[in-house]
Amino acid sequence: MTPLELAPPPTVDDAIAACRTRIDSIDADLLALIVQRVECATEIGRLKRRGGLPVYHPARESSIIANLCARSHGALRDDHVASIWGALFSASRALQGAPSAAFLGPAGTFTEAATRQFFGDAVRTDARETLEGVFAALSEGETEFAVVPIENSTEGTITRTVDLLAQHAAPITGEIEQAIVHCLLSASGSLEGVDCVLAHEQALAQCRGWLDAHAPRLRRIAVSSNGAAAREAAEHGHCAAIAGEPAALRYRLRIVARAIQDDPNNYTRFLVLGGPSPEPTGNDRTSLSFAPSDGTDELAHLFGVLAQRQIDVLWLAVRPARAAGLPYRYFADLHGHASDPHVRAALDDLAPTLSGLRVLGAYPRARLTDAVCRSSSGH
Ligand SMILES: O=C(O)C(=O)C[C@]1(C(=O)O)C=C[C@@H](O)C=C1
Repeated sequence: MTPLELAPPPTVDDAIAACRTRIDSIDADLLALIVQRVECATEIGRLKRRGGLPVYHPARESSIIANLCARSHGALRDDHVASIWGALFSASRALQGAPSAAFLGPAGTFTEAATRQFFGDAVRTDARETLEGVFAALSEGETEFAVVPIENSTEGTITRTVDLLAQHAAPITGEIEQAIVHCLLSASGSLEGVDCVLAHEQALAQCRGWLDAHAPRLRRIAVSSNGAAAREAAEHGHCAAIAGEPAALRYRLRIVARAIQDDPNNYTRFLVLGGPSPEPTGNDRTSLSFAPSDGTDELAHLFGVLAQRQIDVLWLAVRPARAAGLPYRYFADLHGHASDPHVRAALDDLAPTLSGLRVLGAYPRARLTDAVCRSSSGH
């Protein structure tokens, strides 16, 4: 082509292709900005939950749209601005509405089932490998809520949870009770070629009698959770696992024996940590911790005050205080809400005399419903 020859004008197709290339690039920029916007809205959602504020803020949405319409100087129709930003608000609200909850994972643990029971299936679950990891996720603001097991009807208090409650300032805002039906699972559905059984130490203890009677030759190996046990058994055919049916489905294991827990009424209570403090419901629990420096007198005073006000103690745990001069830290759940007048009065009586008194939370009591009893949901 000589310098005098002009390039042919672009065809319509070429011009559209060029505009589309530009749109693709603008969309990529918009997406990056929308992702940033969504992150801000998610953070606002966390703050709202902490402050007990509603997700939907219509006045704020109207003011954003009015500002944008004014700024677009007619380049975009007002109803288009409203519908485009309406879609963004709806995405924000959907994200804010689904709370996030950390639990002792991996997927398939009884704690996950308890989390879904409490928050519903829309919950954004965050599986952590250890209880320490669950507490850390909450205290570092990586999750709004956490669900941890606190006691089992066969094996008693989960002491690691209690120690972590003492270390972290995580507010207790709810509880869940779940019937625990343990199954023995293996890849083949039988114990042929199987030489060991993996489970959380609590599950091994809850099934001790059954294992002694029916599978005494299996080596018992404690792992971090029943979900982890099922995951390992799926990878190693010589291992069986103790876990619930959801874990069997999740890791494609087969059930060798169902309901192998020694107590048919085996259940676990879980705590919900994080979020705003619930209002009194008339059937609540208040969780306290204290570390008496003068053990006998302070304890006598505590029980005297509770008896006088007719407040039942629902649960009591004692752990080493791990502090110089303080041998033990006590944890007690009282029947009633910290803001009920008789509980408030008891706490006011106790505060000056009970060393290190802390209210860990006041929240509605869980009820082990029939539906829950039928479910196969532990750790
Ligand atoms: O500003 C808030 O309160 C938000 O939650 C953010 C946002 C938004 O996406 O801009 C989302 C939902 C509310 O209804 C209002 C606005």
